[in-house]
Amino acid sequence: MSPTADAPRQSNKLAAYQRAYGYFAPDWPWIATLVALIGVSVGVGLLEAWPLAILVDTVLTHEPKTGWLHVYFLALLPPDRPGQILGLVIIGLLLQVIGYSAWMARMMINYYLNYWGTTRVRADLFGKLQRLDLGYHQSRPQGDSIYRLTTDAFGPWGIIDIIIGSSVAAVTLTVMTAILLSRSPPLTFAAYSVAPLIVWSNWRFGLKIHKRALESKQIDADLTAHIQQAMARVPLAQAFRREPSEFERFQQAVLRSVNALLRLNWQEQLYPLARDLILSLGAAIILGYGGWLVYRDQFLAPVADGMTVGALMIFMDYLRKLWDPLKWLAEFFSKVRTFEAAARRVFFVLDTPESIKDAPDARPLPAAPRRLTLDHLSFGYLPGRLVLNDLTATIAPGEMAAFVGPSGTGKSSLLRLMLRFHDPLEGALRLDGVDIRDVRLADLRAHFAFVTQDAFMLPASVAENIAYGRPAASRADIEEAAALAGAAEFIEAIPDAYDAMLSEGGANLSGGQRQRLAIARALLSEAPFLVLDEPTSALDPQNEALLTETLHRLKRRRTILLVTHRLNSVMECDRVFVMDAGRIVERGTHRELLALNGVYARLWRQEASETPPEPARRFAAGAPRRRAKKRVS
Ligand SMILES: Nc1ncnc2c1ncn2[C@@H]1O[C@H](COP(=O)(O)OP(=O)(O)OP(=O)(O)O)[C@@H](O)[C@H]1O
Repeated sequence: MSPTADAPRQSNKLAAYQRAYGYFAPDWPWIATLVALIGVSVGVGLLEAWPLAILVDTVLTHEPKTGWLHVYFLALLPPDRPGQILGLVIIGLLLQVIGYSAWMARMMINYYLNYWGTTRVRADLFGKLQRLDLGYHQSRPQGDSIYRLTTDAFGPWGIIDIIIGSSVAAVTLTVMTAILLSRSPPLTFAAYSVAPLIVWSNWRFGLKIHKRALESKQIDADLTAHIQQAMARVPLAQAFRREPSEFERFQQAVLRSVNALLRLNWQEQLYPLARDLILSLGAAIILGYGGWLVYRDQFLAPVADGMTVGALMIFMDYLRKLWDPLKWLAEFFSKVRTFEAAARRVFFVLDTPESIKDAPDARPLPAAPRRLTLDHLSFGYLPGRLVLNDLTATIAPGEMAAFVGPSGTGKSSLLRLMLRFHDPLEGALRLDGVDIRDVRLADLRAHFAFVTQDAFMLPASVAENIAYGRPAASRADIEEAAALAGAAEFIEAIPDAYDAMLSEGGANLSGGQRQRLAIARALLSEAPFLVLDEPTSALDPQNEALLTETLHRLKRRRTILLVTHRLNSVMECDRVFVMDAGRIVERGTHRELLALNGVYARLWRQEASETPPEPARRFAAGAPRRRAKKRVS
């Protein structure tokens, strides 16, 4: 997903900023405290230079100054000079302590606001990503979502932080400017003589940095996705000796990221360089001009209210402090744009319409055995290419039905429609006559226990993996489900048995073991429909027979929907639907279909001829032997 592709749903700037603030609004008392503390910091900053200036201009001189701040400070001090010196030292120290304390408190509140607000952003984003349909997730790399969750989620706080910082900078700048003007208007105007240059550099670099930041963000997201995919296919690369080309692709992805970062860093370095050069020029002007004013008013042609050394000290200190707010304001656009871009990537996902969700008047439908109907069902992933074409079928509660047929004919897609991972283009799927789109999504999905082809495993214990769909299940129920799925024997043989930890994706199990755990997980669930997509593809003949036997035992207690290439596991099914090119071309029992002598009979003969001889028949007498592995399409 490129950032430009995110553009169509972007709203205006103000709305984006308001939305960003919404995540931090619950913590408004902390925001108010933060602003108050910033006020304290600014005040302390303004007063910091005064003890020294008063020491020079009022205490250590025969002609004390009479300005209101001088008078105010002196009122706090004892009348004798040593006492005044000590008093000024203590005031200076106190100002430092207050300044540092306020700074520390500000930082902690800043972290607090950032982390909690960003947690809210992430919670929203994660929830949304969980609700978005398979179509969304399949249309972009996983790394993209990971990047939005881990990095872009900080965008909203970035915006608020920059706005608070820049507002404070604006206030500070105003107060300082007023004080500087009261000291010496010509010197203050000299300070601002470089302002047009600052505005220009801000405009020039702000745009460039924004562009480069977007580019780099996207390339980084691509890199994350690339690494994730490359790690997933390490065994494939090793098996086909493609490590060098994988490495080459990785290097190219890293190179793209490095180049994009360097382009960004170059602009980021050029910008402060230009800005500091401009401000240094301003400082040089002020230093020369201010020095000359002191020389003129104190030595060349002394005047009572002229520039003093103490005033120049304050001027120089303020001038140094003036740079910071100027920098904040100068960087405002470039920084806020970067955070805005990140926040918009988050908002883009949050605004993505959920195509699969509860209808406004969705009705509850408690999980119970129900009649499943395919009512002239058509579906396709791409426009103009139907994967399922006008399917019509009815499966009664407690029946065991199978969908068989060549690879790529849409069997798995049909199962995905039952759980509403996608919605049909035409026709409907019905439970007891109710269109499943009119049923609450959670209720609908509670009807189905799904065993997918990839038998997904969590990095958790064996027992937790089996109980994923029913976390409160007792150990006895878990063990019973494992026994029914033919998994008990291998589980008990591994150290720690049901408490053994599985590695990521169940990599420390064989494919068949993973499949049996996935079946146990489905069996443990109380869903009235058991939906199995190629459940025996990784099982040995013994476990295949065991599973088939288990399914037959569950018949009548649950409705079983089976997608398989193994025709010997559908022999006892009440109904077998034979699919070809997205259509149901034959239907009936195993015997009826053999008698038809059509597609099913051909597949049956083909399976029998491909099966290597084995000494004994397994579960079903007369069944052809299984093939060693699932057909490769
Ligand atoms: N996410 C997707 N986007 C686009 N096309 C898809 C997608 N998933 C599947 N298809 C296509 O839909 C068709 C049916 O796929 P499906 O997985 O449903 O077939 P199947 O009969 O279950 O195959 P198999 O027996 O090999 O598992 C195939 O042509 C496949 O390429």
